[in-house]
Amino acid sequence: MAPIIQTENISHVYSAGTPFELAAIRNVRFQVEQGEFLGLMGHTGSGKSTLIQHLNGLLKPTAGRVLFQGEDIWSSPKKTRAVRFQVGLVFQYPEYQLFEETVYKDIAFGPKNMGLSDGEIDERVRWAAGIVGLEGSQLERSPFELSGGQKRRAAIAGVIAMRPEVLILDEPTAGLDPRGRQDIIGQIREYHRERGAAVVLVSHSMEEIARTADRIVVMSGGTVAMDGTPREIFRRAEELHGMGLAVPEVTAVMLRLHSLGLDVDPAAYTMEEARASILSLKGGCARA
Ligand SMILES: Nc1ncnc2c1ncn2[C@@H]1O[C@H](COP(=O)(O)OP(=O)(O)OP(=O)(O)O)[C@@H](O)[C@H]1O
Repeated sequence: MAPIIQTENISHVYSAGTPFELAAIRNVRFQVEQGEFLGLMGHTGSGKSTLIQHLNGLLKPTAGRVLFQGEDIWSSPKKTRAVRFQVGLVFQYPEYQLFEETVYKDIAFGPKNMGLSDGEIDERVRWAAGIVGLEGSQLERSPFELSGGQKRRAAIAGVIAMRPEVLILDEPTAGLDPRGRQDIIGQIREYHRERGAAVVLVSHSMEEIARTADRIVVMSGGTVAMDGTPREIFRRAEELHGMGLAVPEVTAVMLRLHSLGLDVDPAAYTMEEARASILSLKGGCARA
């Protein structure tokens, strides 16, 4: 199947021609497959936010092309506008962008811009609120009366109410407690499952990525440094370390056991895999 989004050697230079000129991404070839859950990682300043803003036409590449369903997203204003609805982007700390009087109106903002009927808008607002776990009574409140985690969820609902075919989230769990993080990841997974939509999750947490992603892209210095399945990526622990990234805790333990001479799988990254690998050791035994 052809990728839903593809970048052809894109580069982006900020403040070109000024003393502040900075090449944030260089010759990036990147694709998002139909319906996949992709984890995007990289140290601070590696170019993740710059890259994802190209995927829905918020930034225009200074070189190269971005294709959505095989067509250049900048081929016409109509195409660029359509892509902004088909590729939903949730920024870092999206709650700072809530501005309407009620949560309902905030979630309805995107569907309204799409020109949908009032009935369709209402159905989508209630559906999206349900996915992120907001109750009906909260829809009529001011967004400013919600807790931090609820505001974050309202902001995510505003993007998923547009039912994008690709949902991109820039560190959606930053600053939340473990329970809040787990809730949001669960809700994103539900959207992914229910709509069959592709998800691009930018995260600094290897644990989060290991639990969710089908594929991982690692950025470093404005280019794609690695692209593979979680297993392929976590096998390259030393290189990750060199880029300031860690492997998931489970993998770290398995690597340590492996270095001590135990014949375990050093790239195991889920508890199930680790358990199976340890139990397969000669003489291994399980507690009941
Ligand atoms: N609007 C801008 N103007 C000028 N430089 C920018 C702008 N946005 C980002 N940069 C620079 O581009 C580089 C890449 O930044 P970017 O935000 O894409 O990285 P990132 O991987 O998303 O980082 P983080 O994990 O901290 O969000 C950095 O050096 C950053 O300072």
